[in-house]
Amino acid sequence: MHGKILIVGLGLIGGSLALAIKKQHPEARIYGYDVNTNELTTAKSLHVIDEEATSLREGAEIADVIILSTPVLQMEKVMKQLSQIELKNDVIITDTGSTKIGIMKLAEQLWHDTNVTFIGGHPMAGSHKSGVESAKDHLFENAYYVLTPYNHSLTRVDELKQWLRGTNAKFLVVDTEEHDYVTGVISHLPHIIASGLVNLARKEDERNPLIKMLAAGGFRDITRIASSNPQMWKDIVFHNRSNLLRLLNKWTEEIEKFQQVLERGDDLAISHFFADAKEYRDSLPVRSKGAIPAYYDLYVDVLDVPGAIAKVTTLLAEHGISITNLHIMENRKGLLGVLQINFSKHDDRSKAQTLLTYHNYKTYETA
Ligand SMILES: NC(=O)C1=CN([C@@H]2O[C@H](COP(=O)(O)OP(=O)(O)OC[C@H]3O[C@@H](n4cnc5c(N)ncnc54)[C@H](O)[C@@H]3O)[C@@H](O)[C@H]2O)C=CC1
Ligand SMILES: O=C(O)C(=O)Cc1ccc(O)cc1
Repeated sequence: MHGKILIVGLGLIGGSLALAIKKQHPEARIYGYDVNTNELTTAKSLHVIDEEATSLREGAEIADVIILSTPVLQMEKVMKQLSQIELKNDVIITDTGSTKIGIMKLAEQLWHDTNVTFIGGHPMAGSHKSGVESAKDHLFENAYYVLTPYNHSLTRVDELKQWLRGTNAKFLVVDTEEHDYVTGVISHLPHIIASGLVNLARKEDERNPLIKMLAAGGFRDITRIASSNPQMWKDIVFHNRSNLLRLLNKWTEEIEKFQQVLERGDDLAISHFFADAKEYRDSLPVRSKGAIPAYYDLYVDVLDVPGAIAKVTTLLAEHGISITNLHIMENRKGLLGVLQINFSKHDDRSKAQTLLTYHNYKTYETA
């Protein structure tokens, strides 16, 4: 498709969308604007965008599609600025914000009864990393991509989907209220709980340095998302405050109920607590991405000798298998160490396991 796309906010999400659009529509021209000029220069030098816009106005005036991918409170500021700019007659504006009610209300106020089409969006995949250096064209592959159009913008939804086809995401039209409640349950509340757990460990650590030494394995797994961008999450919880207050009440009830059964020493109720959670968690789809995407781990025994880890990573690189992270779990001199390798795709982990087993490495899917 021919046209000019402006991405406002060239971080992880804006950069990944730019790459996915360019892959599918090489003839499109991608412009970027970011208040952080370093991010913009990096985006240009990494060929994530074709052109840098020196101001929002410069990029917005000529754009056929405008994609807003700043933190959500900044999004409102940018939308108000855009409403003061003369945009193209048939422009489509969309956003990538993790919350939808506030953004859609403002869009309605600014652009109802105008020629501007606003379609809310939320690609429900990402990472705890931020910034354009972490952008990937396949970030949203197989993930749900929620769209929240108004009735009057429904006619342009297909056009927007065509522009976003290179994401290979699964588009889903959802009501804004429902979106914010559901993402509150499965994404925003878990981020608060993960950060709460880490803050608890941090306080305990002041009294007991063993905490930090031993906080590995499961603790790292369930708190990965606490390493996300604090500014972005401040904005998200602020926007979804009323749902989160309701959900925090429910969470407190859940924990208090557990506290009571523990106080009573009710072993049957304690077993039920864990069994109910296991049953539901085991029933969740494993192959599709949700708001908190899966990372696939492979554990590999390596000898604790110089060059042993490089041998494994070189082997994977030679076979075009991408890894997202590495972690050495145990490192005792002269003994086997366990290397934890993180993959973003299930398929990459399977290929790595086959390859490494062929080369006589012992591998495990769980630690
Ligand atoms: N990180 C994630 O996993 C996901 C994030 N989102 C949403 O996407 C949006 C972007 O998130 P990320 O890309 O992760 O953030 P990021 O921090 O990587 O990038 C945001 C960019 O916006 C720029 N920016 C801030 N204020 C601006 C303004 N007024 N004008 C122009 N640029 C401005 C920043 O300089 C930064 O480069 C957020 O609204 C977030 O809620 C949605 C899905 C997943
Ligand atoms: O780090 C993770 O796994 C995330 O939780 C990514 C994420 C962040 C914000 C969203 O709105 C959707 C997905």
